[in-house]
Amino acid sequence: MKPRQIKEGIFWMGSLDWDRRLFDALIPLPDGTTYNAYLVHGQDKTVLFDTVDIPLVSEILDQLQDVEKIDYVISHHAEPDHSGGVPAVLEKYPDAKAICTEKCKAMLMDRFEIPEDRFQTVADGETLDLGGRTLEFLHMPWVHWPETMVTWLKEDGILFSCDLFGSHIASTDLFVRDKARVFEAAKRYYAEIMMPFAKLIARHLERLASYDIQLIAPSHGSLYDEPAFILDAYREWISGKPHNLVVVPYVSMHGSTRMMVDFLTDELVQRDVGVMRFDLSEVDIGKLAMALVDAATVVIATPTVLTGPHPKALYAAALANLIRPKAKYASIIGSYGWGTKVVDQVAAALPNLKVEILPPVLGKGIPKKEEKAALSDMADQIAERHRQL
Ligand SMILES: Cc1cc2nc3c(=O)[nH]c(=O)nc-3n(C[C@H](O)[C@H](O)[C@H](O)COP(=O)(O)O)c2cc1C
Repeated sequence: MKPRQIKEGIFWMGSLDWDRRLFDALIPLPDGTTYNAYLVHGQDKTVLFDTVDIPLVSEILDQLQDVEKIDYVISHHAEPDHSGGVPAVLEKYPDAKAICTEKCKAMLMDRFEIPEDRFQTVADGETLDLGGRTLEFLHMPWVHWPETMVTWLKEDGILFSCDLFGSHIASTDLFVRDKARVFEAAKRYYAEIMMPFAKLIARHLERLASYDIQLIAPSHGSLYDEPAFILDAYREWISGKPHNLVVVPYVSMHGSTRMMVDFLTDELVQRDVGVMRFDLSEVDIGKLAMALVDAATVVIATPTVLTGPHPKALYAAALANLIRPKAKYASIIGSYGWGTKVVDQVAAALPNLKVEILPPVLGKGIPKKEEKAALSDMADQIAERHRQL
């Protein structure tokens, strides 16, 4: 794709990766993704913000064909989906410097063996005059690695936000137009990438509140020319109270655990509690992660396999533990045959969750009177707690 003008002297570059279906060998990409780079001309200096992923570097080199001089390539984040083209850009422009944080420099040297003299590191709050355009570098660790920064372009009111506010979506909309679609993609991105660092991001958002942002230009997905759309969404995802919602990741080999899930679902619905269920045998983990942004309670449902939980249930527990949702309550239900250590093993997989564990319900074979009574009791307890949210 050819460069696209955002405004006088400022261009989108980068790649649309329409067919990519997996990120980090883990995260499903139902809508592909983009790697956004940006070219900004000042009267004196020209800068390139970030590049593209390694397999697509030739695209950005094509886009730079007619650009005679680049003074700086700004590397907000060392992850190769943005920094993949930095070595090639430095090679094409032998006088250019890579601007980044100290930590990012070390990571880029480790990953790409870029010589140290090609770097110019910047402190938090440091500025760079391009001639009529001023950049301010804002260190924002953990959005999404410890070395990450964003850049504020003062005169134009543009925040180059790197992964912050990103969305994995390959779209020809330069600016967000289909808000419903972008909301879903940005929430999925938040859930998978940003939620583990929600508390730190809340502080970054406070800092950004003093900037009069006109446009947010992230490294993935369309640009936000109505920044309030994504800023408000982030505030809600981070600080909004948990919803009256139970997320039930479940797996069942022969149907017994599933019968428990069905029964519990009914009991919760009768008490006006929302339920989202995810069959872990064929789950889109992005959808599960999105549900975890909002849920007040997580109930993991698993049969016993070789004394412990089914490996897919353990995987869901590990995932929930990694992304640190704001859920306040959790429990475990499931069926077994003769003996089980499911509860201890699932609970041990959730150390990051600051949750009250409600009494688990395990039963032999299909759920009978006793297990059904216990599941009704669980629904009572959840409904009561959700009323206090
Ligand atoms: C591979 C395999 C291993 C199992 N290991 C255990 C076990 O260690 N302890 C136990 O109590 N039941 C064990 N079971 C029995 C199941 O937990 C039991 O049949 C349960 O009701 C299955 O639930 P489901 O119908 O939801 O799949 C095992 C079953 C299978 C297929």
